[in-house]
Amino acid sequence: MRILVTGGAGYIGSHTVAELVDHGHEVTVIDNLSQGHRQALEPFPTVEFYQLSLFDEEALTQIMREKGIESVVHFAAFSLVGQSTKEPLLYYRNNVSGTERLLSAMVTSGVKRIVFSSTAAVYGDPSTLPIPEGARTLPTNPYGETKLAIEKMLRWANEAYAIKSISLRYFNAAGAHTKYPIGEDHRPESHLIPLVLQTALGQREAIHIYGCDYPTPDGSCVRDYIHVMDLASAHRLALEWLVENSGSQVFNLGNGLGFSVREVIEMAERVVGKPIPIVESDRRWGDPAVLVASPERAKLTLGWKQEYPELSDIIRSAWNWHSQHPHGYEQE
Ligand SMILES: NC(=O)c1ccc[n+]([C@@H]2O[C@H](COP(=O)([O-])OP(=O)(O)OC[C@H]3O[C@@H](n4cnc5c(N)ncnc54)[C@H](O)[C@@H]3O)[C@@H](O)[C@H]2O)c1
Ligand SMILES: O=c1ccn([C@@H]2O[C@H](COP(=O)(O)OP(=O)(O)O[C@H]3O[C@H](CO)[C@@H](O)[C@H](O)[C@H]3O)[C@@H](O)[C@H]2O)c(=O)[nH]1
Repeated sequence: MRILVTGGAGYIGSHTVAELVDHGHEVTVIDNLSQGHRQALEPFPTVEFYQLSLFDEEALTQIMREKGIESVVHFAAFSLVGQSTKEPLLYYRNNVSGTERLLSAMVTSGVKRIVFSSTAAVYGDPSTLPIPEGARTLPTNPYGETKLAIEKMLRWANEAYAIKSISLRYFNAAGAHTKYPIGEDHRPESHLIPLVLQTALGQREAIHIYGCDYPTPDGSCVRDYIHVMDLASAHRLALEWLVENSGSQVFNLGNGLGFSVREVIEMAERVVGKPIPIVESDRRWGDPAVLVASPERAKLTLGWKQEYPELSDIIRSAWNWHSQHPHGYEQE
């Protein structure tokens, strides 16, 4: 299949590019490198890269036509929850308006399939656990609102233009590739596992535990960590499913298992073989106590199966990346 990946130089995007290339697909990437890294695509010489924004609708249309693009995988977005509460319009512009441009280019060039990066943040404080796709969606921050707005835009694009879509609601993406030298390098980094491992490397004095008084067994927040390579395989399966099926679908992607912040730190200590200093801090605004997915729909419908469900394997793969690339992509 000829596939356009937006945001393919980013963390989850580059791992998905690896999965698609390994399965014989022809991949074109557009990324404005506002966050991503050109080096993340170096292991994939067959991939064509364009440094381009979602807002360049004309260039997008031209690429889709010239390359004969059949499907789009759409990662390009801003995704810092905290920043989104301070600069909501920036998030509406980049995420919602940017997606409108992408969809308009698809309409003009006749591309009929899209897989979209949604998020567990669309649920807000969950009404049931584990969370099924049919649960109430009530985001607690502008980031989640923009992703929910895009899911709705995709439903209408299906009705009006017969653009078929799958929105994948990821829980906590983590880990790094086990074959290619690619991994997580967000700047600034806000995610728990890379911050814990940077602390283990001595780059940070301590890892702050945001909130120790949550109604959870050890008082810290519980999350569902999913290996980035398992996310990547779900995208490939979603693309394949859309060839045979129609409509606008939504799937959770998580392991269905929760780990507390303290449990993640303890597991990281075991993986790296040394203690990691902690500081007990105040809650981070907007964090729900527990987020755990019910991933059954993706398993039953797409035939998705995780290859790396164990937290120890997820953290070990991340540790391999961080210890071998202590400055991320910067040194390469
Ligand atoms: N990391 C997670 O745990 C997580 C969880 C749920 C959902 N998501 C979603 O998954 C997607 C990928 O996340 P990630 O962690 O890989 O983020 P990332 O920042 O590493 O990747 C996003 C990429 O999009 C590019 N980009 C942003 N705006 C663009 C624009 N206007 N035009 C072109 N390129 C643009 C960035 O340069 C970056 O390379 C995002 O949409 C994010 O919201 C991530
Ligand atoms: O230094 C830190 C960083 C994080 N945490 C906690 O660790 C947990 C995980 O945090 P983080 O890695 O920042 O992920 P989330 O805030 O859970 O958000 C991720 O997962 C969401 C879906 O679950 C996605 O919507 C987001 O895009 C993605 O960043 C949370 O309870 C945080 O409070 C700490 O205690 N200390």
